[in-house]
Amino acid sequence: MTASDYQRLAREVVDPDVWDFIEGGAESERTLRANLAAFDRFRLRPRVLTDVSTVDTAVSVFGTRYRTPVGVAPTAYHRLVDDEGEVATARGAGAAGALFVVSVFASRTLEDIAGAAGSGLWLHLYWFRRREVMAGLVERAAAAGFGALVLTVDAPRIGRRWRDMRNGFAIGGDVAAVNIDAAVMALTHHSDEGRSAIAEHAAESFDAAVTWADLAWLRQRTSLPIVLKGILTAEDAALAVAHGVDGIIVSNHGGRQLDGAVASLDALPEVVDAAGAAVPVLFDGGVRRGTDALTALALGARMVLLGRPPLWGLAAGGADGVEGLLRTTTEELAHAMALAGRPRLADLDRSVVRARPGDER
Ligand SMILES: Cc1cc2nc3c(=O)[nH]c(=O)nc-3n(C[C@H](O)[C@H](O)[C@H](O)COP(=O)(O)O)c2cc1C
Ligand SMILES: CC(C)CC(=O)C(=O)O
Repeated sequence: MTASDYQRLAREVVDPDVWDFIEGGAESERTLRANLAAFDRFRLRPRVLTDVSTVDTAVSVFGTRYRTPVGVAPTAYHRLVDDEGEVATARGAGAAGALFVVSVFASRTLEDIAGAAGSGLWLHLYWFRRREVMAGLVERAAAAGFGALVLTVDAPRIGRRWRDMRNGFAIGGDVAAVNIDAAVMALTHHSDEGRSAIAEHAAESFDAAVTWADLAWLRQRTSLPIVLKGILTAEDAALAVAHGVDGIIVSNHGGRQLDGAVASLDALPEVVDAAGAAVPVLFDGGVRRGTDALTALALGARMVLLGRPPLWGLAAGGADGVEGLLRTTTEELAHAMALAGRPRLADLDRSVVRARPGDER
């Protein structure tokens, strides 16, 4: 019935180290908790007598129409929780009419995922030291019909995720980031207590020297829209627009990077104000129910993406679980829109929300 039901079912079937990898955040997980708590500091202002006999959740981004503004954020290695991995996620997202942002660390090939997709796919990238790896992925994404590139910019290093470090977390079994040269990925399989293998791998392979000026390199290589993921400030939103990016995702990586970073929802208004109408602003971090989605959309997000919940759906029920999770969240959103007296996404603006009494700033 709810995302928390999928979470409970998933926990029963997922290996404990993998569960910690999915659920965990950086260090003391302050930002992870803040992402969830932020929604509770807003209250909704319902309007009445507005004809809500039809509620429409359809939305267009970069010329593609989606049946729902609730999409799937990029998350690595879906085969850790389901044999079919991202192919099942693509089928589930397609059945729900939702955007699926595929992680560069997907455990199925881009071509297999594209073959299973029934709705739009975007490809997420990290900035690798080996630019030929990036160039190759950009070309393959375009050839496979991906609709945009999402460059994640909040991870020059991987956050200190204590759970993964204590577990000596490594990518096990036959799960692998199959879209990247196996030699580049070898470190991710090496388990060592006190260290996270994925963090060690990132330290080796991510380029921490990239700056705004380097975006031109990517721009030259693709005509696909470029979206920056991991923007939390008005300053960076303005720089993103000035550097010609096509979209922004407000995100703190689900509390997995800088512990103590601002809750994603609290960063949304200033980013929307700075980006103006120039580019679509998407949002992720802590969305667990339709009313959360409504709040973020009211604060200016064009779409909201879910990170952990689709993995719960996938673990609990494969493609059907992903579809069920996305449909449930979308139905909850439609329900909330009706009860709030705003039956179209275009009706959602800041008048829908107010600070919870006592929390006014
Ligand atoms: C298991 C897991 C793997 C993730 N992998 C990636 C990734 O490969 N690239 C990326 O940009 N973000 C990654 N993220 C972050 C998500 O895209 C997203 O920002 C975050 O999970 C949103 O918060 P939520 O989980 O509260 O919905 C990952 C998150 C999780 C939980
Ligand atoms: C393999 C990881 C680097 C993927 C990621 O971004 C994450 O776990 O948050």
